[in-house]
Amino acid sequence: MTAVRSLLRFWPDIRRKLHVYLTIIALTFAANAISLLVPALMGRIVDGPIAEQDLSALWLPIAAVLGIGVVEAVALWGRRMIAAKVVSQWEITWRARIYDRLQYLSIGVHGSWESGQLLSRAINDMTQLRRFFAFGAPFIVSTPFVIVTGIIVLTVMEPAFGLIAVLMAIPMLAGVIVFNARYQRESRASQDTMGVISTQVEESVQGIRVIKAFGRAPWVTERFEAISAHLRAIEVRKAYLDSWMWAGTMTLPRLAMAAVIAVGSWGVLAGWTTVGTVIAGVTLVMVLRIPVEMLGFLLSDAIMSVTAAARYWEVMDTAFDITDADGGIDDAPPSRAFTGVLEFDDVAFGFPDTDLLTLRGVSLRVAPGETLALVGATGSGKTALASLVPRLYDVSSGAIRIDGTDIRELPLNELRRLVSVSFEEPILFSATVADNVRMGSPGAGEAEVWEALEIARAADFVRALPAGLDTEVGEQGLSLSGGQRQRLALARAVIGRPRLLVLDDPLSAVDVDTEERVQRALREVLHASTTLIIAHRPSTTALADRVAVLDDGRIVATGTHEELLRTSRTYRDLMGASAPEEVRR
Ligand SMILES: Nc1ncnc2c1ncn2[C@@H]1O[C@H](COP(=O)(O)OP(=O)(O)OP(=O)(O)O)[C@@H](O)[C@H]1O
Repeated sequence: MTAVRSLLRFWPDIRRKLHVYLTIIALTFAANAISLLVPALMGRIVDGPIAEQDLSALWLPIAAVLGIGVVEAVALWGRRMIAAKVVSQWEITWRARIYDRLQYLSIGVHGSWESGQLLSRAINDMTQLRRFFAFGAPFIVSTPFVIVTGIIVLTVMEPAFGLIAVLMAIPMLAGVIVFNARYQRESRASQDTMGVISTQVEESVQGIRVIKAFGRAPWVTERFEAISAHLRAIEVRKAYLDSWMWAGTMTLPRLAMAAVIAVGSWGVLAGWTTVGTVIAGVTLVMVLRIPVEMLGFLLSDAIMSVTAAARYWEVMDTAFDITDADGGIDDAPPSRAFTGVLEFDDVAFGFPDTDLLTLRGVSLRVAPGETLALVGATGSGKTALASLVPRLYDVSSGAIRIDGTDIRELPLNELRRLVSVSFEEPILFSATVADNVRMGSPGAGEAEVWEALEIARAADFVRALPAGLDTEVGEQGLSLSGGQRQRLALARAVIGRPRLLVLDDPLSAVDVDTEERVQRALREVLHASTTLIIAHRPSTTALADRVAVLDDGRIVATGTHEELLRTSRTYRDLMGASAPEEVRR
């Protein structure tokens, strides 16, 4: 029942189009129910014009049969025409909602789901729901009425025939209950496994270079075959259940038909019924066979849709854990002026899926316009620390403040306008160079884009691209080198001259000379921006106003590059690792 509730939760959308949807159901019912009249007409023909050999009385019932056929066809045509528009609108609305929700869920939540699961929910499950609401749902609502109407007509025609139909319905109902429980389990397993398959396809497409370079095609193929075999096993079990259900829904109407023929023939001989009534009864059972047989298919389709709906609501019900202070997320909060003091006050942080603390007792103050370089061994928590500033994650304890205000008190979108970020792994979207850079400051003019590209030392290579700023990059466009992509991502971070700049090793893939030129440009042009930069090379840390050394989640030293070279062994060790490069310079 809880499962069915997930389908009923679409009620507010359905209610808005209720008059249209009721028309769809009424047309479905009409198309199916009207054919129940044909057997009664058949009986009349046998007992009337045929028995009385009066052919002139034949044309009326035959015209009626023809009319019934026309009504049936028109109703089915109308149902489809109306359903297509309404239901495809629901599909895109629900898909848009799930997409929208995904944009607002935190990185922690995204991390806890496989991307393929989200993909299959947004695509396959929504398609399943569209098909169900267009076809399955109107039929599943109208079919029981058609069957009950048929049984009533049969009973009116001949009570003994009605009793036969009712007796057949009992095992049918029992079968449905058993089938329903088992099919639900298999359906969930099947749709979840589709999610895993999506993840594997996505991973292998994204990682195709690694797979090829390491000659690991057989390994990924094997992995894919294993999960496909798992899906196959589930689908086979589903098909077995389907087969039993279908065999049942096909056998029972035939049993009913045999019983009606037997009881009817006896009735004709005993004189309590007529040949026409028996023919009408048999024909009616034959007509009723179609909706009864459809029940099996409708039921499995409904269960898959219930599962799809449950998977949809799981995403939609996931709470936003990183929000504005009032629990919502304001898309357009007002902008205020900040001077840009960034302060970490006894910050501790652990990733959501572990009990371990990645950062402990971190206290730092970065003054407006100051550049603080953060250094530390790999895995020491630098990226974690940087992620806390735009609230990709929230601190576990302590606080981060901007101009004295806890960042959790600032509207999320105001904070993210205030803080610009560039990551080591630069992500470009399938769009032009200009649009990729403008993501950092929507509405920025061409001059601002060029200025940002100049700061990131990307202007020269962008000018050399086939269509300059309008060159398509990202997955569907031109391939850029790692260093080029990093510089575009940096341009995206610096456009609009943000008050606070968080740069997570933004130039790890560019040469030392370019890195130094970018660093100088950042200092000159963005002298008012407070900058936190994760760095590995002495060339970067030497240019920073101050350096903080992170060791196993704690700040162990702060000072200028020269001071730390003198006083911090950890710092010397870290820089020593880069010394050969500096010597080469
Ligand atoms: N999503 C996550 N869940 C749990 N632990 C994580 C997660 N991401 C990172 N970690 C762990 O947190 C620790 C700090 O990671 P972080 O990425 O901050 O290190 P880093 O100093 O930036 O390293 P690097 O210089 O290699 O980029 C590491 O031990 C890492 O394995």
